[in-house]
Amino acid sequence: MTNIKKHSTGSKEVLVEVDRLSKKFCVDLKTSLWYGLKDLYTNVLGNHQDRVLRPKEFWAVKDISFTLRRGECLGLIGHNGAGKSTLLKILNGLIKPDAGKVHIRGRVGALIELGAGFNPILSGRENIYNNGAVLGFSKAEIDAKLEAIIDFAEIREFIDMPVQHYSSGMKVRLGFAVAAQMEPDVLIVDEVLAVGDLGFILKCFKTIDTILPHTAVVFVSHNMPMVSRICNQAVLLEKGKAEFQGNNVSKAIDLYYSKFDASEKAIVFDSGLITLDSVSIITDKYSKGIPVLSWKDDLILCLKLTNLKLEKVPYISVYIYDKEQRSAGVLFYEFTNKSIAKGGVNISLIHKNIQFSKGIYNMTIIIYEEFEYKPIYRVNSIQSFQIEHNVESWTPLLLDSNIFYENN
Ligand SMILES: Nc1ncnc2c1ncn2[C@@H]1O[C@H](COP(=O)(O)OP(=O)(O)OP(=O)(O)O)[C@@H](O)[C@H]1O
Repeated sequence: MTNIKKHSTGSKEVLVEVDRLSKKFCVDLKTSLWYGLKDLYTNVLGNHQDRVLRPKEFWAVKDISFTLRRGECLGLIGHNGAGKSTLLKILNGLIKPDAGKVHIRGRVGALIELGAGFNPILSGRENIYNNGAVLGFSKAEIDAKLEAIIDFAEIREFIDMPVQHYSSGMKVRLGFAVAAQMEPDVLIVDEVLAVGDLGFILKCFKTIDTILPHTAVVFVSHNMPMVSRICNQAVLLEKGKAEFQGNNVSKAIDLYYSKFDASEKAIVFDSGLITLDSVSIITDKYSKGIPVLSWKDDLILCLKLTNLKLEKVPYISVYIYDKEQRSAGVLFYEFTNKSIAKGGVNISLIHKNIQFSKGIYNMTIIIYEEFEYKPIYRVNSIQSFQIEHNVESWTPLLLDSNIFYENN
């Protein structure tokens, strides 16, 4: 790995080059140590068989290549164990790849593991000096940055306390403050950022926005809105391999979401006063059993309620969630005729011109005896539906905008 001092040859210089990077691990420690010894011996003899998997080995990262320029932010996404942190650790020089090359130009600021890079028995202040020195700053340069780092981390009262006594959030605050305030050319940020509170996360995004024009950022997260917010390219990792990579971040996010199934129906509360017999969405199009609507279609939800043992007609709320389990909307229904036929009732809830963005949504239905009070029945993920649109978007709504005023 090359790590040279900051130089600028224009705003779009390549700062990170990763070429067919691979890293294998072994599932058990004893075998791993044995292979390590064997590898030492064969390496001395100059005989490399790095790309071959031996029993109990697996590829944590396999043939990953990308190029990142100044001003670009790459999002690394994928489910737990996909290889994201391993890739970051290789980029940061913490572990050696088994195959492939990493070429990094400039100063690297990294926030990889909670507390990584900090000496736990030294104070926050001493660690700032240590980290600054590792990044190649002189004492005078660190002196000049110290106040900004402490202010950014908002841990002034605790700056002389040993880092081992910091809370998780305080460690992340200090780690990000050092990584971001030391003018890195390449900033590597792992999921640990999420440990910070919302105020700090918002501050980090503002900082990333500010330094991004001069920096190449590699960002790992499970939080897709965050990825979408700052990344202009993405790699979706699956068992160490790039399943998707490119500038279409929304597409990468869509593929990531498609790996999770939030559609498992669960009755979480049933008082026995009502039975929700059937739920359906009116459409003539289905994909893998899920009703499909086009953007701006009418959403027509039909419910059949039976076994009514209530004095009055209940209230019904239908909560619609996106793949991120963010609430995308609520449909309310209140019967106008309060007297109910004991046998049952069919109702249709209609939402016209649905403007949800492309993706899969699911519904949770709660039936109340009184308005949003005394729930008598609740079923989660009772009905999924898919919205079709040619625009990839991670936001729940894709609003139609009509031109109100046009000035030529
Ligand atoms: N030092 C190690 N020795 C053996 N296996 C390891 C080691 N480090 C990581 N692994 C394995 O490599 C695979 C990739 O792990 P990695 O931490 O890179 O995943 P990740 O995508 O960052 O996951 P998460 O989203 O949970 O943080 C996992 O199967 C993990 O168990």
